[in-house]
Amino acid sequence: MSKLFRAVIMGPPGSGKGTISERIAHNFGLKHLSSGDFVRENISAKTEAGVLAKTYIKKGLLVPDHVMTRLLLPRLVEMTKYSWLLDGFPRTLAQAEALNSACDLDIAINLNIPLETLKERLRHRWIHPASGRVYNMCFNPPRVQEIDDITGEPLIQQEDDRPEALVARLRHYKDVAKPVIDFYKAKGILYTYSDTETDQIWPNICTLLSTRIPTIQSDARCASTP
Ligand SMILES: Nc1ccn([C@H]2C[C@H](O)[C@@H](COP(=O)(O)OP(=O)(O)OP(=O)(O)O)O2)c(=O)n1
Ligand SMILES: Nc1nc2c(ncn2[C@@H]2O[C@H](COP(=O)(O)OP(=O)(O)O)[C@@H](O)[C@H]2O)c(=O)[nH]1
Repeated sequence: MSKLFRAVIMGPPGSGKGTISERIAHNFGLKHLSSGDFVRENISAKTEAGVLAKTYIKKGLLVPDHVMTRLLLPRLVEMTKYSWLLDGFPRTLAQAEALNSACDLDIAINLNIPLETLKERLRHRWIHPASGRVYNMCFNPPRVQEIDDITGEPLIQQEDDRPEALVARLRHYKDVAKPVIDFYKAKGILYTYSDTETDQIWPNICTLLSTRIPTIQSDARCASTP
């Protein structure tokens, strides 16, 4: 069996974690594990961790480390046979340390996108709340305006994607992410990408992964479209 591959993807809200994760999952056959989706599933299923998580998210707060870790690490245990990419976790140093004691990561992708670009993207971000599917009215619009392509259900815009909310979210992100970035830098597995366009970043990530995941043929994979 080929070696399993484990990666995390980090970046501020709107940096393209979800978009790039989907492309990586599609092109390299990794499982895309979205911590936000896990949180939402636990909230819907009313698990103990989900009920607790909801009390924080309702107030616009991050879920405390011990709750996030309790929610997430068991899911990784279920994934021992698969290669995966974790999106949205770790957000704090404590989460990075918990993850580090559970498994060895191959790479940490860090997206570094200018504030103005983030604001602009999130202004146009529309979400299908039930599935977490993400659209952008300029970059990847739905076929019918404000309607999910797959289910035909309405799309929504999130309160905290408003530009006023973003500045506070971003400040908070920078504070908590810095030690995580330093942690992965010290381990020698950090890969930072800075640009205003996902389509510019994507070929570089694709090239990196092509050298690190040799079992899958690369060929035409690094084109911009998934
Ligand atoms: N490590 C994590 C991951 C998630 N959450 C919580 C807070 C988020 O509000 C919610 C949903 O997570 P998402 O990653 O889907 O959502 P965001 O909107 O925060 O992230 P982004 O805008 O970066 O996609 O789960 C958390 O507290 N800690
Ligand atoms: N204009 C533009 N929008 C993008 C680009 N990349 C991603 N998006 C959109 O920007 C928003 C944020 O991307 P998303 O992947 O949700 O970022 P995340 O918050 O880091 O997971 C979404 O609406 C995406 O469709 C890009 O290169 N240009």
